[in-house]
Amino acid sequence: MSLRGIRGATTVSDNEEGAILEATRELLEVVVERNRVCPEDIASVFVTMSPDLNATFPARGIRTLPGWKQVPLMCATEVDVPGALQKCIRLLVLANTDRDPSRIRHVYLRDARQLRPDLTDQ
Ligand SMILES: C=C(O[C@@H]1C=C(C(=O)O)C=C[C@H]1O)C(=O)O
Repeated sequence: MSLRGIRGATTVSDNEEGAILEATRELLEVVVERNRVCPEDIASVFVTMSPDLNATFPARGIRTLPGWKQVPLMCATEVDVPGALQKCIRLLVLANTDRDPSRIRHVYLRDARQLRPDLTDQ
């Protein structure tokens, strides 16, 4: 087992609590499913939101998922680069896995697919 980073990103249409929580949960669920990891394998999850999102802490969306209460979470505001993708939620999941780095599946959903076209639908 090695500790590997798995990236994810997605977008929401509004700075609204329910939308942020739902999109964060969906993104994490896809990361977990595509990489076949479970909460016990996860060392920590770091979440950022673009500066135009502040209606809630996205970590709350993760903590309410079954099995995720003990996983250390941290949220922060993404770097406010002019012209960067708006209303974007990003994840960095640190997971213990036997997967080779070349088989780690990073997940870019919705409008965030444009961030890394090289990693989309891999
Ligand atoms: C391009 C992205 O956004 C930003 C740039 C990153 C990068 O250059 O690797 C990583 C995270 C973000 O700070 C992304 O989320 O992939």
